[in-house]
Amino acid sequence: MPAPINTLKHRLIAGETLHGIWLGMADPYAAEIAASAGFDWLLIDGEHAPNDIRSISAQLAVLRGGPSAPIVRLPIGDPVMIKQALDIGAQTLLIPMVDSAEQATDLVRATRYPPEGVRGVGSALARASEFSGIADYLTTANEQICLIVQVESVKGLAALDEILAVEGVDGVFIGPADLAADMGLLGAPDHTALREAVYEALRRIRASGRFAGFLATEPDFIEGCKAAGGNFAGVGIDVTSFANGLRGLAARFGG
Ligand SMILES: O=C(O)C(=O)C[C@H](O)[C@@H](O)CO
Repeated sequence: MPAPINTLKHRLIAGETLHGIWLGMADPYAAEIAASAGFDWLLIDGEHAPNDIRSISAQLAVLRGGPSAPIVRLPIGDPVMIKQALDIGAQTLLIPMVDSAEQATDLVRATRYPPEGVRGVGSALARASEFSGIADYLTTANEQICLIVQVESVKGLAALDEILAVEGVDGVFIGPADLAADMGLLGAPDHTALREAVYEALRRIRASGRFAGFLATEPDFIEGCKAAGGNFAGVGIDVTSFANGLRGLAARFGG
């Protein structure tokens, strides 16, 4: 019995446009509610949300086997954190702040068992192997891992072609907020220079044969990113939807 097929990975690589949102509530009940919405994927954010390995594991558990594929974003591209995330059952990882092909190469190796990589072997007690229930997990896991690296700096954009050439990088995500900050456009996702830089990067990523990701909440920016080839389409954030929904009610009915 092999490792679970990562259908999200194969659909994105095939060029399908798949929509999803960020999960920042760091709570399995909120993740379960998000899963009822019908998105193709849900990203459990371990970078900017108060998540830890336990809360990420609990959210993976409630999303398991559901209609929305889970993705885990780690706070940093650390091999130890990658090992833990894969062992609790994540098959698709988003790693922020990747600026070079060397970083990308190290990240690929951290997600693969030897000889392709250096992922530590602990599947005997891991959800990833169904707690040793998947007899062939060790020899079939590598193929089902989906690695998405975030390019979100001027330096990263300059190295984009080299990053795209790294075998094992399945997709590249352009982080508009951090890229804007690094371009001197902090807090200005609607700035023309930022948007053009994002669109150009998305076009280059798709031209390379990888899938291209983005996160935008403004409808015109979402459509612009999709028109540029963005097919790993982040279109919302649970926290801001929740907060803005309550603020709207309070404005209408509040004391
Ligand atoms: O830089 C970005 O944009 C992202 O990586 C997404 C942000 O981290 C997310 O928190 C929305 O601002």
